Amino acid sequence: MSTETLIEPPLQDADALIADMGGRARAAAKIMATAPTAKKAEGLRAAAAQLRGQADAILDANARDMTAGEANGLTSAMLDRLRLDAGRLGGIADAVEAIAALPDPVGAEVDRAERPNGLVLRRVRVPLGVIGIIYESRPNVTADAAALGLMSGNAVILRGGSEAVRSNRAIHAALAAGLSEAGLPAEAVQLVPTQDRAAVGALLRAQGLVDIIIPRGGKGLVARVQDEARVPVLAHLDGICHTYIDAAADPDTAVALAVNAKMRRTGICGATETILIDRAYAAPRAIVDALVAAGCEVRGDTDIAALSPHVTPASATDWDCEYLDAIVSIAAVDGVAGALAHIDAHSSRHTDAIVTEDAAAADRFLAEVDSAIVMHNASTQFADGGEFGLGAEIGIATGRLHARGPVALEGLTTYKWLVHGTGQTRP
Ligand SMILES: NC(=O)C1=CN([C@@H]2O[C@H](COP(=O)(O)OP(=O)(O)OC[C@H]3O[C@@H](n4cnc5c(N)ncnc54)[C@H](OP(=O)(O)O)[C@@H]3O)[C@@H](O)[C@H]2O)C=CC1
Ligand SMILES: N[C@@H](CCC(=O)OP(=O)(O)O)C(=O)O
Repeated sequence: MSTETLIEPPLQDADALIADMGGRARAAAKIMATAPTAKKAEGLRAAAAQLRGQADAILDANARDMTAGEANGLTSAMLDRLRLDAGRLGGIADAVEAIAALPDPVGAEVDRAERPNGLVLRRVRVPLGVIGIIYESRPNVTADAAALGLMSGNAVILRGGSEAVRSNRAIHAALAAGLSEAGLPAEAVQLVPTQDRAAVGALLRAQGLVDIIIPRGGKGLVARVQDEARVPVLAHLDGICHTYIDAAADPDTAVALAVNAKMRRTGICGATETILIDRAYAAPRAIVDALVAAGCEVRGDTDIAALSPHVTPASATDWDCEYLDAIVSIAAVDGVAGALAHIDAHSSRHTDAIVTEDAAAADRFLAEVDSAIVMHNASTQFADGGEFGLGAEIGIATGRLHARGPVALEGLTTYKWLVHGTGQTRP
């Protein structure tokens, strides 16, 4: 199969490229920050119409990405994330319109207080400014991230995965055309014009030009961000998620949640990768059997391997592995304390869950697990902005600061204090 070569301008100076983009984004961010809600919504609706109007060009670009991806041996899961068709593209345009209809967080009052001297203090939401987003090869993220960023009054600089480069360029062209048509600056949504990873490094270093970076990806990206970031980071990183089956778990619930948390969609960051089973739980074999019957490869410690000939021995690296596939590691632990110790050592702080009918065990787990999302008797696959009622998500924040868990419009804002006086002077 022949694949076309991707033509890119040679990257001479990554820092100069990002400085230029950042300067233009900052100017656009000033306009977006005070754009009325109706204007931003008009821009997004125009962008959605452009996505529909330019469907042929976008689908053609995506077909070229798919051809290259197949030739390069992408897995079926990656190809599925990359692939667009008329229905999926329609869904992307629908999502942009849905974001346009969400309540505008900008200007919303977070709280208000009146001091004894009569000063009125208000905290109101304001945009973050210029947001750089580095994300995987999934073209819908280009539109979702842009729409969320713009509706919350920001400018965005997008750097998508290389396998989706043609699709992203076509989608970006439609979004920019929509903004211009509505009289908003097209520079408020920019796509890094090169896949050279030097530009990622420059984005991570762009202090003063970029206000925050959202890296959305796995281990390679994590390492680079940890080494190089000088700009504040809202990390949306890997999901090594756990489901702990407590001694007091209802057996039917335990089987249903273990299978759903692992197998509903194995490739998403909220999929459970490790199941922990209390040594005092009565029916561990049923969990293993249900996973095997669902087509899952089970890797277990010695206790779990003794339960079934279908279990292969887990190695030390399994407990830190994000399979994103139909593979699970299972360990036996001693009660909630054992689960907490394992999670503390191996969780990526994305989402962890306990299955139990014991309220005290659940309370302890919810209080002591330090992850962005902690669940009781629910599947970790619910880690999703849509499922949380936020309308959409830019992803799941896995760090500890600013925003945790699903990030949508509110998570893309900060606040400022507005102080209203009547001439008070400080004694
Ligand atoms: N928490 C969340 O919300 C989400 C997390 N994820 C996580 O993402 C991962 C799956 O996506 P995957 O495609 O593997 O992600 P990758 O981490 O491979 O790629 C994501 C982006 O990061 C870039 N990148 C990766 N490594 C480097 C590097 N060393 N230097 C510069 N840029 C880099 C990629 O660029 P390039 O194209 O050049 O490879 C791509 O744009 C999983 O770990 C999953 O959990 C996914 C979605 C949401
Ligand atoms: N939160 C989203 C999944 C986000 C995600 O993991 O994306 P990806 O890894 O690109 O498939 C969901 O639950 O559908």
